[in-house]
Amino acid sequence: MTITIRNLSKTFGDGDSATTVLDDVSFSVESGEIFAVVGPSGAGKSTLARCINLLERPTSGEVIVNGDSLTQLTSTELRQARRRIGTVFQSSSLLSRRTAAANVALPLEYLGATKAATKTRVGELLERVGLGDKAQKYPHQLSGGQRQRVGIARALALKPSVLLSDEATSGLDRVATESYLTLLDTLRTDLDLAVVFITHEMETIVKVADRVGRLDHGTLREQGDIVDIALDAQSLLGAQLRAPGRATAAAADTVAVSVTYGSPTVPADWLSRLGTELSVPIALLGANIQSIGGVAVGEATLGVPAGRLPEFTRVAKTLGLHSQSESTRVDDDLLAEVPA
Ligand SMILES: Nc1ncnc2c1ncn2[C@@H]1O[C@H](COP(=O)(O)OP(=O)(O)OP(=O)(O)O)[C@@H](O)[C@H]1O
Repeated sequence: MTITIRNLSKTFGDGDSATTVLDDVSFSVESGEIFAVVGPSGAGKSTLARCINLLERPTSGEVIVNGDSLTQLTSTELRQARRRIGTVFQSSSLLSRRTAAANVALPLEYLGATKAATKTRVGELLERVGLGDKAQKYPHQLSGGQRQRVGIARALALKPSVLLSDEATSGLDRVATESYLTLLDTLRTDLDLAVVFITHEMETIVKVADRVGRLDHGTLREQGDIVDIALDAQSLLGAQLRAPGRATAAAADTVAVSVTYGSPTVPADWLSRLGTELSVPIALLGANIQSIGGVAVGEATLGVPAGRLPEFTRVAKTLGLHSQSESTRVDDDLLAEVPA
């Protein structure tokens, strides 16, 4: 276990003006693993990030890295211990008057590393993030994606065991986001990093996260393996991960039915199998099928002839699909009443 957040709470102010922004948040991230914390604006993500890297003192609870509780340390000890957590901030916050190399060198300079050692290490780090040729460029001469890569190099300068990515892809375009995520994925394996990936962008977590937690008004409401959550028809976070968009309307004599992948073994040709087995035309009204952790997950909205709904539900279940019509709930509970 590399980082454990245990019963972490944060309240700003006191008395009548007290606001609890984080309430009893707990999770752990192993080395080599990416844990995503996702939540809407105001959920407490920035506060959580600042409590994890101890820029902010939690009101209660612990941040434990490699078995040591950082929240128990004195300010002097904390300065040392903070090195174990590298942070990539939103839009990187590089110093504009320093070159890429000088920005990456900053933590090493604070540490009192020699000039020669700093130069070697900075060279290695910029190579590692694919910016070996940009060492002498200033932030304004780099793209947003390149600045974030400099941010990663700087976060890794002191060889942390935990990397905290705080809304690091906000404001990046699709290509830059993709390359940031690919780099993160490579680095966590190569450097055996425990990664805490904080974001409001659902589409980024499906690409890199192993496990995910949903932060809602300061509380971590659900957390677990991303594939398990994406396959869970009852999970709110699962529904957000599968988000199919707005479906087209069902024809007059059909019922709109939402089907959700509920098993890792749903066959790719399930739609044609359903049509063949029931000998009825099934309309596809909307769908989002994607690969999460190598498993096909998703939701689709289908138009099913009204009288065939119970049969449809039974066959869908044999294929690993949960189904639910717009007006009636026809998943597992009701299925018990459908004759096989
Ligand atoms: N220093 C503070 N004093 C009082 N309240 C605060 C303080 N910092 C944050 N908050 C409140 O805590 C809540 C969560 O804020 P936070 O910035 O952590 O959320 P967030 O999920 O990161 O949102 P966003 O994505 O919009 O930044 C907000 O209601 C905010 O007003």
